[in-house]
Amino acid sequence: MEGSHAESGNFSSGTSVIEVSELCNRFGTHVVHQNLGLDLRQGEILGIVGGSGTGKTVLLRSIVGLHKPSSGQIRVFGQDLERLSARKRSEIEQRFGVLFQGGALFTSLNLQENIAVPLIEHAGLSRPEAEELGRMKLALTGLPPEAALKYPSELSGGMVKRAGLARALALDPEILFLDEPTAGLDPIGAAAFDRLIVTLRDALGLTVFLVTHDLDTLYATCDRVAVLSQKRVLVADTLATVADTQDEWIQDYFKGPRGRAASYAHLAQSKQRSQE
Ligand SMILES: Nc1ncnc2c1ncn2[C@@H]1O[C@H](COP(=O)(O)OP(=O)(O)OP(=O)(O)O)[C@@H](O)[C@H]1O
Repeated sequence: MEGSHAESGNFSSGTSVIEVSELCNRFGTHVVHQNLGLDLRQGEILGIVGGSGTGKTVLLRSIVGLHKPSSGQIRVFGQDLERLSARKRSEIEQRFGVLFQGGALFTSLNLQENIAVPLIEHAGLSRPEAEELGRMKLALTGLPPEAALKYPSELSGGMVKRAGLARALALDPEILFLDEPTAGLDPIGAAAFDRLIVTLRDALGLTVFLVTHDLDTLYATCDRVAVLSQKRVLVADTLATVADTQDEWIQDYFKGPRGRAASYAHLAQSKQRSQE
């Protein structure tokens, strides 16, 4: 199989910025994670895949501090989140940018106001400064200047995603968490968004934790892929290695019709790039 984006030369330095070990999450008697281990390496784009309900979003929420795990350890930038004071934890969480499914924008605020909110709250900027910076973040995600004064209801799905991304980038995060960023986008919009993620990672030196079902996104963006199955991370490696792992879900996912189509499309694009 043709290699992933990793083999184009954009790979991480190897230092772990997040280390999850023996993570357990249960809701009543429903065990979602049991002794889950995973690391996120500086500079990489790590894709998180798995069947519906395997706990991808719960894992993301556990790391960013929106869900308290039942047990286990999460170290971020070498620090155990559980042992930190609320103030230190909040400092670390400000080094995260999160794009939730649906964009999670305030519907009553226009885009520049939406992005100004975290800048006023956490960076202490005045409203005009925050809105000015908001317009710059919107431009960074490829939105035209006139989008700044639009309300979320006036935007296409792709523009909402870009605006959500601009807000996630408001505080210049080091780690970007994306929960199904291309869900609901048409294939052209999704491909453009994939390119944007890679461009931003390269330009801003971000590390990206990317939950997705989208095989094309995996091929276009990810250095490594982690598969959630059987309540844990079954394998976390390059796409080529993961796709060859002997596991029923993995084989259905990567070698089924959609997986093969994504792989062939990636192969064709790689060939075209090498001829240019
Ligand atoms: N607050 C909660 N209370 C009870 N159960 C929950 C809660 N949050 C998540 N769950 C359950 O945990 C499991 C994992 O949910 P999660 O949303 O992380 O799955 P996922 O892998 O992201 O799924 P999908 O791919 O469908 O988005 C699901 O069975 C879900 O119902």
